[in-house]
Amino acid sequence: MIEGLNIKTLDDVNVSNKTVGVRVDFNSPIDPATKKILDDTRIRAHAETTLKELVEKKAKVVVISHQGRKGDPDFASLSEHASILAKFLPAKVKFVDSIFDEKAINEIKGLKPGEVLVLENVRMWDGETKSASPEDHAKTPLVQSLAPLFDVYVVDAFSAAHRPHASLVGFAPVVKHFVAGRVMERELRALYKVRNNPERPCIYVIGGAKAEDTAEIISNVLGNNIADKILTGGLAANLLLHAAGKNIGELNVKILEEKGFLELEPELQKLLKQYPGRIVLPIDLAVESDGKRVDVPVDNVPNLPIKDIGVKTAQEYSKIIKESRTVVMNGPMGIFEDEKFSLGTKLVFEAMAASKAFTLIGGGHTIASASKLGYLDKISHVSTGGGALIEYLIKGTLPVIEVLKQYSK
Ligand SMILES: Nc1ncnc2c1ncn2[C@@H]1O[C@H](COP(=O)(O)OP(=O)(O)OP(=O)(O)O)[C@@H](O)[C@H]1O
Ligand SMILES: O=C(O)[C@H](O)COP(=O)(O)O
Repeated sequence: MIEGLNIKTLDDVNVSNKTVGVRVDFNSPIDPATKKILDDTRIRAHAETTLKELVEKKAKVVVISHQGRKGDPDFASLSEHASILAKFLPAKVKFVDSIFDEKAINEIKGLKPGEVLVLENVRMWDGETKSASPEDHAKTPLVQSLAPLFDVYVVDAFSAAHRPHASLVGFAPVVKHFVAGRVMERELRALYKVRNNPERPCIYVIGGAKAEDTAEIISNVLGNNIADKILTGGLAANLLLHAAGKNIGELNVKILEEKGFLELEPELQKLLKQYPGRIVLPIDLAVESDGKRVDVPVDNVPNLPIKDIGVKTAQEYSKIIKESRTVVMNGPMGIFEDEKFSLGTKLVFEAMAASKAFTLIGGGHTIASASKLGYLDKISHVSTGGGALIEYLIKGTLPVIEVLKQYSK
């Protein structure tokens, strides 16, 4: 049981010799040219925890996941995922190229205790991606065909928990046991603490390239008094600086305009006024000039691309982070992929590693930057969530969490 949320976990059910449906999130980056999986972190995360435990407890395990969306270049079969999974599990792993037809049903019925069957990408069935209530999804052919075969349904896909899709919520009303898996459990324990009862000072660090969520994050996190301060980098910082009336150079304004971020400025101006001193903006920035890094004060930014927070800013952020007790970070401080502009992100990670704080990071690029700069194993909790994590930080819950709370049994 996850305290506070009253959600049942694998500790609350007997899975031995039982047929267990497990909704994981194997959705991974895929090379558009070769169609090969580029990073197997998510597959490994489920394999080494929930799936390994189910195999060891001699469950008959049926794995359900999506990969991409129809029409997108990363929409693909799960056959390669199944082969990768087999490398991480001490079990026979089979794959079937269907989801709930007779072939899939026969494969499920033929499973022996300790064996694993991966079903085809559940989004190959069009009904999967509709957002609906558990009760409505329970009437779909997916749930009607598979639910009678499952003794237990485990939801482990935290990183897809912002999607109230059929395979995520539809089994809840109709199976005997509906519980959270170990990946979901670990995420919920870490996030619940950070969102509801963080040790203070609690600092949020936001950066990266997706400034569309910036206003909503700031207004929720400061409005609900979750964070004491928000440190900013990446495009979010450029946008806030421009909203605050700073001249960041025409070229940088154009980037914000092209992404549609300038529309957020009135809201950001309101927030800057409402929370003085709590939204921390860079005092200097790094621009690229003739292929070199040049640090400039925010009052004197030339018309050159901003690619990182400046060193003085990074030092100031480090000081604040080292004195904090909780740090949540989403989005690198600069274009870390280029070594010259990875310094801001590196100094932030260094301070997180040196602090006594509980540190949490999430987002594909944020994790990639921590890994590239050598700090991944120094972070207290690395979330598997991208969109799900951001929505959780904003709202404090997710559709699938609500269904788990309601139907945990
Ligand atoms: N000043 C900047 N200008 C342009 N791009 C930037 C800047 N600072 C950081 N970035 C880019 O932001 C990207 C990461 O941001 P993003 O918001 O996608 O992070 P994330 O949430 O961790 O990733 P994901 O979307 O994969 O979950 C990096 O590729 C980095 O180069
Ligand atoms: O990677 C993710 O964020 C999840 O797997 C959800 O995928 P989606 O955004 O395609 O629904």
